[in-house]
Amino acid sequence: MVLSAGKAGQPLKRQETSTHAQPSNQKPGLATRQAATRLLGAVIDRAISLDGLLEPENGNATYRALPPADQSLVRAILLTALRNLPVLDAAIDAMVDRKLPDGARSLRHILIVAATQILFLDIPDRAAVDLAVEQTHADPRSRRFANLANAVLRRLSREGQAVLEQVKDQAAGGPPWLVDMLQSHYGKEHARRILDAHRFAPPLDLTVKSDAAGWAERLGGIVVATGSVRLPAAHGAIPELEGFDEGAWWVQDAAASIPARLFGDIEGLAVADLCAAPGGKTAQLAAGGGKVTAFDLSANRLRRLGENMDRLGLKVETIVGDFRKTAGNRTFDAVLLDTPCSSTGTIRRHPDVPWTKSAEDVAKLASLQADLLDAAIGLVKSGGKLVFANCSLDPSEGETLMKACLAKRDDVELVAVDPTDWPGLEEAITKEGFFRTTPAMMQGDTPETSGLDGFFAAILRRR
Ligand SMILES: C[S@@+](CC[C@H](N)C(=O)[O-])C[C@H]1O[C@@H](n2cnc3c(N)ncnc32)[C@H](O)[C@@H]1O
Repeated sequence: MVLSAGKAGQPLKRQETSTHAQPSNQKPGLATRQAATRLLGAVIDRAISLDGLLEPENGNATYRALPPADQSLVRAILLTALRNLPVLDAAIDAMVDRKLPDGARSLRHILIVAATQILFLDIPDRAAVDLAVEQTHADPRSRRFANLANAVLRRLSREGQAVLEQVKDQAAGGPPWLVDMLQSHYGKEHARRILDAHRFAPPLDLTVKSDAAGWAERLGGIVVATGSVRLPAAHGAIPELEGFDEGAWWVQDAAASIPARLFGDIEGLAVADLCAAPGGKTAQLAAGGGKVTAFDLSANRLRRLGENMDRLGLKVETIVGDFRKTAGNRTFDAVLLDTPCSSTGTIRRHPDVPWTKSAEDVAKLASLQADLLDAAIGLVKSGGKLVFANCSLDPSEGETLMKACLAKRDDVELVAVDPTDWPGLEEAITKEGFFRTTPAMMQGDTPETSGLDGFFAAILRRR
């Protein structure tokens, strides 16, 4: 099986070369579509995270039972479907005279999986239609809609490009909690560009230990404004790229590389990375010469951090547990607090987030972050710096929270980020001196080489 550029500009295309054994009484490819449909329903209707469902060891059993090539197809269908859900829903609605009945959730998921293949993936339409109809027959909740499914999908196959044109205004959409938040904080136009960026797989960004220009040339990439090396979204397997084995670089979105850089020179300083795993920022801090202590609640994630540091040849101290308890009375010259968050800045790579998170989740996370920030300030030496960061686009996890902290505490002051230190990223520095990136910034020639994750970061100095 091969995945490459697809129908409607999406970077996924499958040539049907896989010959995996199927039960003799089942159409080839049916189990794959059934798994994709089931997992799509789990994300949309039950808010279950896609990463969890696709997890190799503990993920969904139906998915794990598939051969690797079919797992890749399920993953491609789901990522593409979730990135384009507003358009797919609108395209399906445009094919029916009356709205699909509310009780037909299962049918809708079957139609979305098929429409994804027809409109965005290079899979023969006929196979997509036949398998979807077969699925409706096999599913007691959808069986009575088999003729409807057949008619809708055949028409979509005939009129696909015209339908896409007709519903293209829906492309920059999403669930109301997300769209409302983006529009009210960023304004309609910037929100539309963020939502539009969410439709595309992000490029692969690498943070290099040194010689970014040399590595960009060797790997066929470019150096972007953060100093990261950027490769297009369609790249080879990461461990096979030159420099991986020797630990010359690590994968890290350009925006995620900003917080650790905000400390400036940390050579020889005592540095705490309080929410460290899997360690992208820990690696930057250690490579910059800091004496780093990496804290993390999760022993598993901290183990991964250890493996990452081993590959990169970097040494850090690791401490498992809640840093609010494990740090004791220690203090540090530099403290990085990269908090757990709603991850709304990473929707390009986690397109399930709009459907698995809610405004209530954001509020709970913002409250946890405020608590973590209060505790983290206590670990900074007088005159030392704290960088607070996370990958949320929601101001309640960033700007609002930081302003409330500054208003409440007189033992810290804001160190405003200086836009002249960040050529090419001036638009990401707010009037207050916070860093605020969104996927609509740092535009390149194509969507697949553009954007960066949504991140908030601010620097505080302890008085
Ligand atoms: C956003 S991730 C950190 C990503 C990491 N900084 C990086 O760049 O690779 C948040 C991490 O915080 C950890 N965490 C959450 N609450 C924590 C706490 N109270 N103490 C220590 N770690 C915590 C989670 O286990 C998770 O690994």
